[in-house]
Amino acid sequence: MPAPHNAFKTALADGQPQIGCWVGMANAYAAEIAATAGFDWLLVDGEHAPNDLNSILEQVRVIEGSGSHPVARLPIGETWMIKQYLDAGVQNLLVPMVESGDQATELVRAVRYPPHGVRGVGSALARASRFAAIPDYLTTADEQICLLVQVENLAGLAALDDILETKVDGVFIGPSDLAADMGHIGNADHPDVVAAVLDAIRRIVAAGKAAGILTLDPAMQRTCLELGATFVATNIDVTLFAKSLRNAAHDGKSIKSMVSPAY
Ligand SMILES: O=C(O)C(=O)C[C@H](O)[C@@H](O)CO
Repeated sequence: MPAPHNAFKTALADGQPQIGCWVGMANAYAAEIAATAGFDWLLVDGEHAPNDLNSILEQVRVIEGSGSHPVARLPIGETWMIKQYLDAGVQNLLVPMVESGDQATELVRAVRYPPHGVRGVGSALARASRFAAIPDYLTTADEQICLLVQVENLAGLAALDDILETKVDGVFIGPSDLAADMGHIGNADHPDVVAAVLDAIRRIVAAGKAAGILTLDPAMQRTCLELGATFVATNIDVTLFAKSLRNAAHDGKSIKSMVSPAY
């Protein structure tokens, strides 16, 4: 019995667009609610949300049981951390702040067992192998891991061709951090940032890799999909929740202001 089939990786390899959502509530109950929404993938954010490996794992578990594919973002691309995420059963990794071909190559080695990589062997006690219930996990796991790296600053853009020559499965362009590094912090819509993002998307697609982005702008979402991006996140749970509550509070207070007090 081989390692669990990674349908998300297959969809990206087949060029099937996948619409996703950022999940940053750092809570399995909230992740389970997100998993009922119908997104193709859900990004459990270990970089900017208050998550640790245990909370990431709990959210991945509840998402796995839904029609959405879980993708976990690490705080940073460290080999030891990647080993823990993979042993916990995470199959889709997003690694932030990748700035060179060498860094990408090391990340590829981190998600593969020897002789093709350096992933430590701990499948005997790993959820990934279903606690050794999958007898040939060690020889089938590599193929089912999807490694997505983030290019989100000028150094990463300069090294994009080198990164695309490695065996990463896809490259995600981070507009917020790229805007900041380009001198337009908080303004991912700046024309220079948009141009750099779209050029990178074109280059990623031309290299035969999956291209991804998070953008809340429907026009940008459409443009990226038209350019061939295949993992496009269109919203953020925290943003949706916060805005909904603020609107509800405003609406409630508006009603209050229209009512003369009875006492
Ligand atoms: O740089 C970006 O944009 C991303 O990597 C996404 C952000 O980290 C996400 O938190 C939304 O701002």
